[in-house]
Amino acid sequence: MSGTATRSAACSSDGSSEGMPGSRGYTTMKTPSLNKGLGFSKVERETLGLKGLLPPATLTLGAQVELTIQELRRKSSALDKYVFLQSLQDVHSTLYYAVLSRHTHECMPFVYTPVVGEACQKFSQIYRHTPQGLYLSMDDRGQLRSILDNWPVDDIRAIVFTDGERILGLGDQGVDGMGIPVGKLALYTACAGVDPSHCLPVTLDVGTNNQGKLNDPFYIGHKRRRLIGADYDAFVGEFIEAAVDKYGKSVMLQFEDFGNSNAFRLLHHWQEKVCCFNDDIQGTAAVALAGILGSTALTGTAVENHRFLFLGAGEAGAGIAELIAYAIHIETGKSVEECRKQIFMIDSKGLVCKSRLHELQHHKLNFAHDVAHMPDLLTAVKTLKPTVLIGVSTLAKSFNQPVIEAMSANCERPVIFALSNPTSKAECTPEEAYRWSNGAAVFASGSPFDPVELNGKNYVPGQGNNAYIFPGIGLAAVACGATRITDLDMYIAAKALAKTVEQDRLDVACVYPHLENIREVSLKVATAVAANKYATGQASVLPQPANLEAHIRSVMYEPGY
Ligand SMILES: NC(=O)C1=CN([C@@H]2O[C@H](COP(=O)(O)OP(=O)(O)OC[C@H]3O[C@@H](n4cnc5c(N)ncnc54)[C@H](OP(=O)(O)O)[C@@H]3O)[C@@H](O)[C@H]2O)C=CC1
Ligand SMILES: CC(=O)C(=O)O
Ligand SMILES: [Mg+2]
Repeated sequence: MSGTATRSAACSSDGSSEGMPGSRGYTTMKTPSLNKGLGFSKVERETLGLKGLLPPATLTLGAQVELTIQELRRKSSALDKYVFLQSLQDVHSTLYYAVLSRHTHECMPFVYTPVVGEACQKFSQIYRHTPQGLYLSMDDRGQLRSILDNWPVDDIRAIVFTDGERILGLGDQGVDGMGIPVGKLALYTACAGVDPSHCLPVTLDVGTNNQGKLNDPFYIGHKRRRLIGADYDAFVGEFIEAAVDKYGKSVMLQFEDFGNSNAFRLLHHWQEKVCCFNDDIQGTAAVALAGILGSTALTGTAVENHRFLFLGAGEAGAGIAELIAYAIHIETGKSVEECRKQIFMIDSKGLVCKSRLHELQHHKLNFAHDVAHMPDLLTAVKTLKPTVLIGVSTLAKSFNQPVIEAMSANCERPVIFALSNPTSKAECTPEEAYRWSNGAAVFASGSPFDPVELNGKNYVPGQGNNAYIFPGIGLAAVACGATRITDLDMYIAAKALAKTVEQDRLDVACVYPHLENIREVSLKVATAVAANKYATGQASVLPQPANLEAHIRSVMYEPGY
């Protein structure tokens, strides 16, 4: 992995692009990873044949970052800010990553949740006319391996791929879901320093069941209903095998925003065979567990002494619940089955319980306890008396005043995580959680919210989002050449993340670290996970570096000229 933006596998070392002799300077400026904008020095302008292609001024990268952030602030709509940043990535990627890395807290909402949700809904209208990743269509079955050769870089180490079926809490966006792998991989680089030239966003176009897209004359995907069954599995399998064949056994594949009727089956099938993980099931589990572990400093209650209630029993819900049960098992030595008994889940049909065994999807079965069925959240909060309430339901406003008040009656400091994305789907706002709990709630949300002042006290809602986890997992995988990603890695990542929460964050009831420190946080997560990869014989970069953290830091990409 390279250390600066000036190296790209797509381009030769003198700055000219492969296959385009005689157009050195112009081609350099037109190659996003080589372009420096006004940052080309006088010598470079002479030697690369850039004279005349630029006005005379030279500007440092820092000055260009400053101008860019000012221009971003002048854009009036959130979608315009998204388009502006994407356009920058298309033409001057070093500047794009420098802006994202230096202004992560400010820019993240415009490359990631919530605005990436709106961008996916309108992706066909704002299509960028430039390749941002690979679109692999079901019509291409049998040819996926050769299509990978069309991407200009061969040395790919991290892939985020989606089939667009469950984009955030917005449902099926078909091929317009491409905004998600593009956004997630931007955070690999901005939040963890994974070299962008080694990253590949992929969207599998297997059709869509979104009638709006099917009716839209400008929809850019295939207008047919979703592929299902054995044909679907074979298509996904062909892609994964093609990727491993081309990029090697340590290429890391991140499943993102698949529908839950496929996500669990695909993960179980592939996680023992290739280096992969499902971010919605596993990355989310790690970030939520980290928040619970971090909350102990505020509540005085250790994870094993909580009772948990989930609204939503899908990928995120089941993933978090299983990892919490595992954490309690490690802390107490009780069997995992026993530990699951203090975790309850509600789905669209009410409480998951034994009397519903016949109708439950497989991922809910472990939490179908022998309790009476309860149709609604408030009854469950009053009856089961949870001390932690986690929303992963996409049901906006479901944590209403009676629910938060009932949570407050159960314990002094209820932990309330409204994790559904984007903002419009959040189960409640931080202001509501703090107000209705008289300032006692320990709150986190999946999408960003502003700080709250209540009765003269400041509260900062943490962003309980897998963005605190997946960049560090990716960095670990790339730095040590991981051959597998396991549930144990997620537990280790959660523990590492929980340790990074600064005291000034806890002082304002926040259980996640400053986003401004995210690169250091990701480094800690990556170091812990990579150590586990070496300990379990699942690292292929050998021998193990004597100082793992220093090694990982040395391979982190720093946008610069
Ligand atoms: N903060 C973060 O880092 C992350 C947040 N998320 C967010 O979590 C949300 C859920 O994602 P995911 O778990 O993958 O989605 P799934 O589709 O897998 O699960 C959604 C769950 O919510 C349940 N649900 C839907 N409507 C209701 C309702 N009216 N009452 C009770 N339960 C309901 C569903 O019930 P049923 O099973 O009966 O259909 C299902 O169990 C999304 O908004 C997503 O953006 C996801 C990953 C990471
Ligand atoms: C954050 C994320 O992965 C999701 O909402 O799906
Ligand atoms: Mg997701």
